[in-house]
Amino acid sequence: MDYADHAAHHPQSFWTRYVWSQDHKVIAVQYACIAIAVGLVGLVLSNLMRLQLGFPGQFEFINIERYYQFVTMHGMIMVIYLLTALFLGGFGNYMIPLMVGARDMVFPYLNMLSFWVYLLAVLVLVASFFVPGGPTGAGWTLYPPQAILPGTPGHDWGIILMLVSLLIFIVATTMGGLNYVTTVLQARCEGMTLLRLPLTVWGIFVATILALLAFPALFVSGVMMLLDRTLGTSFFMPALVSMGQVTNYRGGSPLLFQHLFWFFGHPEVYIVALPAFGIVSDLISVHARKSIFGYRMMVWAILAIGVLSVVVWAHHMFVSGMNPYFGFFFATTTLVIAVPTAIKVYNWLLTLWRGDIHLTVPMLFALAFVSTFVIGGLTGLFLGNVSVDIPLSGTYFVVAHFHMVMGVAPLLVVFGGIYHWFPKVTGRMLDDRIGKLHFWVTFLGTYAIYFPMHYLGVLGMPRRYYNYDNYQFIPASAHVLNTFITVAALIVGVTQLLFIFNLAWSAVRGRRADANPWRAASLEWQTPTTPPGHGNWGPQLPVVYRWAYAYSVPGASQDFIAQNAPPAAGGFEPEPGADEGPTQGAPA
Ligand code: HEM
Ligand code: HEM
Ligand SMILES: [Cu+2]
Repeated sequence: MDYADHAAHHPQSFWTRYVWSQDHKVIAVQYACIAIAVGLVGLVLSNLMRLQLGFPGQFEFINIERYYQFVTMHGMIMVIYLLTALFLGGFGNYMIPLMVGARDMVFPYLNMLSFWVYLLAVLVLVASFFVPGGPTGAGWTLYPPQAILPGTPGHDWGIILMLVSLLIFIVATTMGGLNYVTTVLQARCEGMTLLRLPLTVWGIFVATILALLAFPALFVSGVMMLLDRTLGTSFFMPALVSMGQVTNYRGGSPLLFQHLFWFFGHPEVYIVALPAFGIVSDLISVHARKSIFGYRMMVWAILAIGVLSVVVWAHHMFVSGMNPYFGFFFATTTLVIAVPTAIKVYNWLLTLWRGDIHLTVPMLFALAFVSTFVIGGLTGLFLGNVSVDIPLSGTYFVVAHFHMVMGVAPLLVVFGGIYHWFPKVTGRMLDDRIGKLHFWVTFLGTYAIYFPMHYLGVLGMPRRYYNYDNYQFIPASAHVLNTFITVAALIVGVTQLLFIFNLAWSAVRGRRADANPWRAASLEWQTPTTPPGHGNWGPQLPVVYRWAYAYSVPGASQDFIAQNAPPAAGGFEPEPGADEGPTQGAPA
């Protein structure tokens, strides 16, 4: 399709341009705004839980039922509706066409539908706060039989809306995902080989494939649980007595649900982590003015992690009474993932090594990611060993592990990515001083919140408890720590409002940005206008001559060479097998 066709393919009134838009950039911003809005709900819920844990009983409206509803909604919102939607629908939508040199996604109409269906999923989810009985309190893992039995908060309407919302979300993700995969495979501009794609695209690409493979497991288990709940089938329900009543269920398997859930749930954590890996690689390379160390190894590591992540799910079920040989198998596969993951960490460090490190706000967030991710990954290694996991499972050690590695770390990348690409999206810079304040409070606050949680976990403090008074094995010092954690969490929570303010204020009043303020080499910064217009590239699609990491090339006139600069500028990717030193590049 040529440029004229593209610009003319649908009329450009206010409504079609900003609301029913088929432009990937507008859809990305729509996705991001909704994800951030619902993420704020998740944040408020977390602070409410912390209020109860830090000051037990002092806030009467946080009763036991509500506490469980908060835990559940917080977990689900953060994992699915914030992080998954933001990385794929937000970053994926914005970056893929610009980074691969395409005018738009391959199926723009489907892309638009994906956003509106996602919005519907969010509305159904939020609606569950307002139905009789409130949202479900089953925990984000939604384990049956308790998820649908009386006694669990929200067992009447809440669980139904939760399942329906998840099903709708999966439809939206599938529509988006087909687009992202097809666009990466089919719409790359001339010269953009797969091994010239920025790692951001690789991360999002593999994460999307994982999503397309893993979400169906959640979809079918959601449908089956919905049938169990509404029609009285017994897919997951054994014969049991509930509240003194013999139920009509018989013969179903709760363990089957656990397998299906984690067959989705574990890849899900990498659906969030892989885009973060990709983005952070690019941030580090740009802000350290160095080519990424071991590009090919990084791509292989992303692929290897993607493949391995579908054969480790039962490490979440070590305490479910499985055959010890299975435990052995899943412990082994789980620990093997540490190898490609560690390769990535080493390569980030080697990229930084002797780089010209600019401590810009995006770079600070990227470095913070490496730090929190390493800490969270290390505790994962403990949990991956069956014999260590059994006493720690179900304690705050696990809560600390997954908040470090999946809560905080990817969120830091989200922040870094937004500070980095905001000028591309809006043509204005985010305020630097607010950014630094936001960074330091969030980063240090993270450690203040989660470090003590590891210790509480080792003490044996169980997760998903409303109250820890009157347990003899929990010493008084734990209560002091809980109060401390709560205060830190409140401070971090409030600080996020600074970030929201920065987004809103800078979008209107921020300093005007150059077209390429970070002097980055990748294609998204080389558009003829900033922010890019409809169709991205003007009349002529770009032609790519080199990889996205031509920084500090000796003899070059600038310290970066854009991917689409004419071949005479040099800075080509290293030959396969060549030593990928920092200054490698073919002679001009
Ligand atoms: C080498 C790396 C890792 C290992 C060995 C590992 C291992 C484990 C194990 C064994 C558990 C189960 C603990 C239990 O419930 O008893 C667990 C929980 C969890 N992990 Fe990891 N993990 C690793 C990395 C990650 C990463 C990168 C993420 C996300 C980005 C992640 C997210 C989670 C989540 C969300 C849970 C808890 C889910 C829940 O029960 O609510 N983990 N991890
Ligand atoms: C300031 C930030 C945050 C705070 C203070 C916080 C706090 C909490 C608390 C207190 C719990 C419940 C512990 C329990 O009773 O078992 C929890 C659970 C959880 N959080 Fe967070 N959280 C934060 C951010 C995040 C983020 C960004 C994620 C994204 C992945 C996340 C994912 C989860 C999950 C999956 C659960 C488990 C829910 C369940 O057990 O069903 N949290 N969080
Ligand atoms: Cu896992």
